[in-house]
Amino acid sequence: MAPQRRGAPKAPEGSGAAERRRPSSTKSVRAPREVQRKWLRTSVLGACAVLAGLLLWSIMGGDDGVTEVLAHRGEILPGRFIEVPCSEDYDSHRRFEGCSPRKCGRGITDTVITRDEAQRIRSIAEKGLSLGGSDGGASILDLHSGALSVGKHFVNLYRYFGDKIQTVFSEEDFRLYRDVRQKVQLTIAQAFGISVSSLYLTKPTFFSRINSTEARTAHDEYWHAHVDKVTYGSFDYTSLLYLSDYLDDFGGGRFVFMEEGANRTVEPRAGRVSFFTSGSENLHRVEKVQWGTRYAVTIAFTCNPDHGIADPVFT
Ligand SMILES: O=C(O)CCC(=O)C(=O)O
Ligand SMILES: [Fe+2]
Repeated sequence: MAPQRRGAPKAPEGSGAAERRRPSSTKSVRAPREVQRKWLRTSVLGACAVLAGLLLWSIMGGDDGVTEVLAHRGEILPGRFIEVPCSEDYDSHRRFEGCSPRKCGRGITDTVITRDEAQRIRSIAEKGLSLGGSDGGASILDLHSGALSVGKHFVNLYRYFGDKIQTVFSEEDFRLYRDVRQKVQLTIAQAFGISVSSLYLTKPTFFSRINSTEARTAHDEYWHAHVDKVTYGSFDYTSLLYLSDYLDDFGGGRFVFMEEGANRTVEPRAGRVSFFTSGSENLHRVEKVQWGTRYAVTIAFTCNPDHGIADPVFT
């Protein structure tokens, strides 16, 4: 009937009102369902893409920028060496040709020190550090100088305990330390193409024990980015022997080489030796330990015989 048709106002094409007014048309029912399905599919795919992106971002190190793992906790590396251009840091120090870095870089090996040796070295650290320990999260024990963290300070272990120290450490402990030092020294010399006899052990050389307790003094703040040659002066080659396992014994606490646009991490693993030239080509930091206890020993070498020290001895 014409008057009725005339009386019905025409809704604009595609509007909700128009859709609602076409219930009897099968074509018009199918169209919004298809649109809905398409939207659903697009939304699910979109959500998946966002999730995958987030996952990738967190794996790559989140807001730290791109992170590459140089040494995974699970792999056993016979040796990995990455050469990097030397910084100019060595120019402001006396040069010792055939030793002072001309070739710079970083290396990691899991086959120079055995897990058993790492375990035995760790028990030296445990014994010594059980005599003291920092109130904050980072304690050190320096077998050479005798420095031991106690509370908010350091004591000289040898002076404090006198002869009793012989009931704590054994001759075997010091022998083991020396053997490990020698093997690490040889590894560094080979990697950098220098003579093993041109390297001298230098100070400080120390065990570290880190947990997640809040820092109490600046000495507990181990996580700051630094350059060893600046921090310690005499270092030319730094080595770290890890004595516990990332994610088994502690969380956080990965070692990070910091570079523009990319961070490179070393995941600690008992027996893993990480070594590198000590200048600013190897700016680094340690992530905060989130749980558990992380043990390591820092053993460094200098090319300057005047800065050399003897191995710690049992007296
Ligand atoms: O324990 C580590 O992984 C690094 C320690 C360190 O950077 C240092 O002793 O200078
Ligand atoms: Fe360092």
